[in-house]
Amino acid sequence: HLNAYLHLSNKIAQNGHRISFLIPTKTKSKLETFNLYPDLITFVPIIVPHIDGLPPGAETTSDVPIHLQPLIMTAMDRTESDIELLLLDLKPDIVVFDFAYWLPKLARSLGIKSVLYSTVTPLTVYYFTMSPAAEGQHSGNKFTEVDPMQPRSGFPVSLSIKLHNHEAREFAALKAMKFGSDVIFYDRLCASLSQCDATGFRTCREIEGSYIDNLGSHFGKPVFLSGPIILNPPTSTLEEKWIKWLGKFKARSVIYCALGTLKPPLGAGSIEEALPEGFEERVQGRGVVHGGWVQQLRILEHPSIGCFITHCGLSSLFEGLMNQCQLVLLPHAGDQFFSARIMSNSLKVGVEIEKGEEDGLFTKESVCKAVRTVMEDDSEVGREVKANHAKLRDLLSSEYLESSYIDSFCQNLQDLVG
Ligand SMILES: C[C@@H]1O[C@H](OP(=O)(O)OP(=O)(O)OC[C@H]2O[C@@H](n3ccc(=O)[nH]c3=O)[C@H](O)[C@@H]2O)[C@H](O)[C@H](O)[C@H]1O
Repeated sequence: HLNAYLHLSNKIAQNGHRISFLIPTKTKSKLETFNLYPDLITFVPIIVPHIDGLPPGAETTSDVPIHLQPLIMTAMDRTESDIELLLLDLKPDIVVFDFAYWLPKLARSLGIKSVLYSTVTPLTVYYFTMSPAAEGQHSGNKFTEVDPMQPRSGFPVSLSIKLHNHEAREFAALKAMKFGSDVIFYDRLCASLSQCDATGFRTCREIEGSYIDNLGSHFGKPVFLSGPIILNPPTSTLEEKWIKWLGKFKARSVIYCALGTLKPPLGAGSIEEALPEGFEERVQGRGVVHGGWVQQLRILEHPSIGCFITHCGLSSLFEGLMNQCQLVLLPHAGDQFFSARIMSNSLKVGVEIEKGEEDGLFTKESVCKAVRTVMEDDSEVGREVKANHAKLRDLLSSEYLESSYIDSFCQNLQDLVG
């Protein structure tokens, strides 16, 4: 979220606006290099209070394993009074936020507009905020195990966007999960949505399709699209060790698999610990596992990379779309399921790894099948995916597309303030 918000801030600053970027104190140093307009974007440090159960000094979800994320939300909620003092001092025209569900009410009390800017596909927010009543549930506010993932009548989402049973179950559980301060995820998001003045999304009509035009009436709020906001590769060149390793392979022959900023597998101190016995020896010279941070933007643009297996985090997806490598999709959670469906079923620019309908498990055979489908020359689907991907890449990389979305996003913000 912080990455996506800083990318947005850079684009808004490019249009001449001044931004105060509220960020936890220690996390500030991790993002400073991505601040392209330090004269317009000011990092404002926020002290995140300690909550029992959190490791000392934990500030963001990247500091904790996934099961402690709700405590990070609780800590964020405890900054409300500090944020109020800051808003009184900074006097912004607009506050852009996402999980701080108390913020729109606070902003309104200070005469400030608020925009809920989502870093996930709008389809996720649509399904996430479908109330049990809207889903035709007769059991009050309880989300059934498998939400009927049919869109509400009159909402033109093609049925190609459908969750598998295990995904719908997980999605229903996530909606009902207490996600900080004893507030369930569903209520947190609905409160933000109902009280903000407008919504914003990091996407474009060319990816989402025509349903996006119906969202405003569904949410009862204006919907501003910022475009995908794809980063230009950083000035740093690819590390020597990766240049050397990738240089051994012929063009478009290497498969790069990365699952975002996810953590090591539960129960393992590192990814290396979780590898099968003798795995690294078996792949010696042909494959490598790296548990740290890599320069993903630089790796994706390397000529040896022929295939990108991604968990479908929106940033990684957009980065994959901007490069020549074929896309194999392995969504893990929440919004990633919807993004994977849009890419595989609607846009047909990638192939999903088949998983068990009920248990969601996948096998090395299903990974291999998806990779062969996109990589083998005689694969009809591979050729179709490659052609669709190339068309979308050309569209997304047009200077006009990006500037038209961000210009209208900034204009919408200005009109909101009046
Ligand atoms: C909203 C939330 O975004 C999350 O995104 P996450 O951070 O997992 O992945 P990306 O969006 O690909 O973002 C990851 C970003 O880190 C970069 N990167 C990652 C690993 C590495 O070694 N090197 C890198 O440069 C990568 O290039 C991308 O820009 C989840 O989807 C979650 O489901 C969603 O709700």
